Amino acid sequence: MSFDAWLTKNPYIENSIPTFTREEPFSNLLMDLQTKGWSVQDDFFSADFTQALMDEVENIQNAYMLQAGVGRKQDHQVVLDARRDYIQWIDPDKPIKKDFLKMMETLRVALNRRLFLGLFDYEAHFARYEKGAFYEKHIDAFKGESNRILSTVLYLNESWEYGDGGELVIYDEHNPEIEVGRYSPIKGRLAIFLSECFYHEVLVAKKTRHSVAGWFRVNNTTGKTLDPDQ
Ligand SMILES: O=C(O)CCC(=O)C(=O)O
Ligand SMILES: [Fe+2]
Repeated sequence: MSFDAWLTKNPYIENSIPTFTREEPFSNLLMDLQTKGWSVQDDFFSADFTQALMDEVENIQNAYMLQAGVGRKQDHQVVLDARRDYIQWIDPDKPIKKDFLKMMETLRVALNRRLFLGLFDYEAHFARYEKGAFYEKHIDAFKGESNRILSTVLYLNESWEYGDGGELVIYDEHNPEIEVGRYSPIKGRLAIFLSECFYHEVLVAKKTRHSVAGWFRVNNTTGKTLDPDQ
């Protein structure tokens, strides 16, 4: 199925908000992933769709979010020196969240067809960086230790000026001292990169910054041991 076909079909959109606008960002994304392992695309989703996600996250109070930690379930710690964002995992309990997960599911299938990545599922959370928050240089997955394959970050911020900080900085795959890209978290921008390969960081935000961070994963379930999620 071509991208156009699933774009026009949109069989399961609960909000009836058109989700994708054009094919170009998708082909660029594929090309980038094939050639360099990361990609940043603007207007990947329609403006209305992105706005609906923003409306959702903006209305969650900090008290209903988690202070994000470092590490997974067993060794989950809130390390405030490393990161200072609030998160809320996305469950399909509201139409816009359901639609987001379904669109990412569609993207998962398309990526598997085109790039043979064997992606099994997707997990994602809203993130809020209040003024002064950051996420120090890190990698989302260590080789062989995690099932996270492809990281995604969708930015939701309407007006983000130069000087507002909060940029995503991506470092070179082979030399993590070298910066290869720096991107403001502007509405509709989607960053995708191979989770095991790219160190990245979020510079100090000078005002509240919203995003949806997510991970396409492979299934590492063996025998009776269920792979832990989130
Ligand atoms: O928000 C971003 O730009 C990146 C967030 C991030 O690196 C993460 O949540 O692991
Ligand atoms: Fe990250």
